[in-house]
Amino acid sequence: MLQAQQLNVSLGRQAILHDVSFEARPGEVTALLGPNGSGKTTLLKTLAGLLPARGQLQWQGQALPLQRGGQLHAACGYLPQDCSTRSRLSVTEAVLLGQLGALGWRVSAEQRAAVQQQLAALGLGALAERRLCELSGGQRQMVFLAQVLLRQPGLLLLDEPISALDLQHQVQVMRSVREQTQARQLTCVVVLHDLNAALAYADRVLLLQHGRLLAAGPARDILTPTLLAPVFGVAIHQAHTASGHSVLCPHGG
Ligand SMILES: Nc1ncnc2c1ncn2[C@@H]1O[C@H](COP(=O)(O)OP(=O)(O)OP(=O)(O)O)[C@@H](O)[C@H]1O
Repeated sequence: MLQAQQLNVSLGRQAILHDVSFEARPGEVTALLGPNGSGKTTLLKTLAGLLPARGQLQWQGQALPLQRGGQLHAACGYLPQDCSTRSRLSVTEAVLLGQLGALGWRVSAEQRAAVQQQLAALGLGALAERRLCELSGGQRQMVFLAQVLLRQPGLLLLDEPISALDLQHQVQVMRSVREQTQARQLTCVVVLHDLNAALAYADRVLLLQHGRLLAAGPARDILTPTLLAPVFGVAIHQAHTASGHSVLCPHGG
């Protein structure tokens, strides 16, 4: 379990996060939502250990250092929003780096199979021999996600993993994240802009506005027109599909 208490973050002279407190549980996908500039990336980087903060952060009951920032916490697999690179590594080589601690001069058949399996789960099998620098931005981010997942971190922090993806890959990525979160009892916090993806794949939701946590709780309780409309500044309508699923759409859309 990840427990954040009274997190406060300033960047330059600007206070960005104000007294953010919440819990994220193992086996659950926690979606972090909010308008542009509300502080989602800042919060995720703080949880990862990359930004200095005031407050308290505990992972599995142990305090994580917050004051300095700059170094990724060991338990954590972090996928940034921007995965640009000039690396000429192949996709397979890049994903294998997820097993860096176990890699020797020879790569075992099991290690190769694990890479192939991870790539297949994200619909990336056909890219295995391509070079990272020759991929699209969305493809590259998925390759880094495969690398992060292969590490099997206890704490998975993903910054907008589906914003640049087509519909098929959005589904594959979110399904895979959810399946692996449940199967390995990972604690997963994922920044999303798509409210319906949160509705479909998140167990819990954190809603940020102007650097403050406005609401936190089960996805179906938070993802309501009443709570969301004032935060995003548009009227939102909730509809139900023939199969009984709930969808959120801008009013009149
Ligand atoms: N290095 C920085 N120095 C000063 N202010 C910053 C810095 N980085 C971000 N900010 C400010 O912090 C606020 C939160 O930014 P952040 O990137 O966390 O928002 P976000 O919710 O992830 O936005 P988006 O949805 O657009 O990615 C914004 O007002 C932004 O301008």
